[in-house]
Amino acid sequence: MKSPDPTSETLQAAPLSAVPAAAGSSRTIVKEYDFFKVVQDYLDRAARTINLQEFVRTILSQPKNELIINFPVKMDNGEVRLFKGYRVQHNNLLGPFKGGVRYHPSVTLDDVKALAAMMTWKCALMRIPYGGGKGGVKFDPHSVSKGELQRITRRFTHALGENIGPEYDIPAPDVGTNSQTMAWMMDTYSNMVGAANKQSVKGVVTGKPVASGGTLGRAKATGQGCVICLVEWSKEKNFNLEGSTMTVQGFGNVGSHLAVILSRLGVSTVAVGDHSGYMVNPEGFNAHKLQDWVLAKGSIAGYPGGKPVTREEFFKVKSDIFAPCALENQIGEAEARSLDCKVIVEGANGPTNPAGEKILLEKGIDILPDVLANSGGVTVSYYEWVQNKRSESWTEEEVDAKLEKAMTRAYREVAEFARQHKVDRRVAAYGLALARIEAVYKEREIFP
Ligand SMILES: NC(=O)C1=CN([C@@H]2O[C@H](COP(=O)(O)OP(=O)(O)OC[C@H]3O[C@@H](n4cnc5c(N)ncnc54)[C@H](OP(=O)(O)O)[C@@H]3O)[C@@H](O)[C@H]2O)C=CC1
Ligand SMILES: O=C(O)CCC(=O)C(=O)O
Repeated sequence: MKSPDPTSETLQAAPLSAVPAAAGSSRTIVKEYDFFKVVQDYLDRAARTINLQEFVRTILSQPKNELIINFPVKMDNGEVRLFKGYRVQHNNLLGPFKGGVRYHPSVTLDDVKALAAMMTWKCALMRIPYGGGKGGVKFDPHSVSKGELQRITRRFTHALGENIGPEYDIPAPDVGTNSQTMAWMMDTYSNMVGAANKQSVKGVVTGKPVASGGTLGRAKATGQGCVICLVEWSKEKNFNLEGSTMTVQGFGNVGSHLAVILSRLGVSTVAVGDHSGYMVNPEGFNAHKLQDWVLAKGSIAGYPGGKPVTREEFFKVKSDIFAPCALENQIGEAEARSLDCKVIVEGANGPTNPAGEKILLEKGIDILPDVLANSGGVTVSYYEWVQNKRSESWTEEEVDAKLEKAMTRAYREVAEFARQHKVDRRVAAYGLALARIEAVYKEREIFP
């Protein structure tokens, strides 16, 4: 593991200057939110709930490794720019570090630490043999050409070198990255490390295109996992999903698949938003067409089927389900007061801040927390990795059936834990995950 440069967090990555952040636009980068502290606080709350042994809490309170890399890339205009990349490896007690790679202008080391820790809880909760990790590069992927994007990805992968690997740390897509990014990462890693054995190292990343060793069902898996949770929630609450309405913030991988799959269950999406703006359609958007539009145009901007609204108006739209599927810290006090819904399904990681959460719970709005609701992605990533190891190709039906079983079990375990311990579902999800991790630390008697 290369040692992190403790000073480099204060250095501005060169591309930041090229990130156009129009005043007041959703891309304006203001960092006041201590996401990692929030995750640490939830860890402490859950630790108290289950009486977690202090040495386990201590180990889990910080990541095992934090890697910061400044790497140069030649841009289309011939200029060489320095990019700042991160890989945080939180814990690998249960298996290799696992988690996505984010490309976004707001990425910071602390955010990546928070996201990496959440991967540890998520994998333990889902009973998949992985620990937690996360990566990111601080730049706006919308602001570079496809060729530049490829060079940034290959340079970053090269710089990561043997800090990733199919039995050590396995990246996957997150915000701003996708299956194409994973194909480039796999190819670069294979050329670098696999070259000695003259073979492709497919298992070094998941979320690959299917033809390059990806699995059927991964692209939609995170949205689908949210849907499975909502179906369970609707049974628990005797709520009829058919004919109900949803508001979605973020119409990328997670949000768009969630809307498309829910539309098949009769749920209509009445409000959507992404970095380009927000729009409503009381009759319901055609989720398929909107997904195709975003894939072709890069955002919801200009989609003919909706009326533009402000962000404030968007959060006031009355709908049964609110699905934050963009970034962390989107639902604070003001948003929580505005929201008029029955349930929040957290497709995104950390979308609700603690002040917002307090208000939502007081208002009686159910929250299906991120580490449960969006764990379908990493669960199907695990299925992809198993298929790569065994040189198998499972059908989409097999993948879907396994995911449904795993998510349903996790949903019910979280609900039961929350009832038994009289805690909210987020603390319950953390508590279950921590108890599983603690059991292994105890069995291994690491401090005899
Ligand atoms: N991909 C996966 O499998 C998993 C993802 N997640 C989480 O889900 C969330 C979304 O990830 P994913 O769908 O993969 O990412 P994508 O990049 O595919 O989509 C992100 C969406 O959020 C929008 N967005 C970004 N910034 C803002 C903003 N400031 N305000 C409003 N909308 C914004 C994006 O708009 P635009 O594209 O126009 O910038 C885009 O619509 C993240 O929190 C991620 O960590 C969790 C588990 C797995
Ligand atoms: O599929 C994966 O391995 C990681 C998904 C991810 O980054 C997440 O769940 O936040």
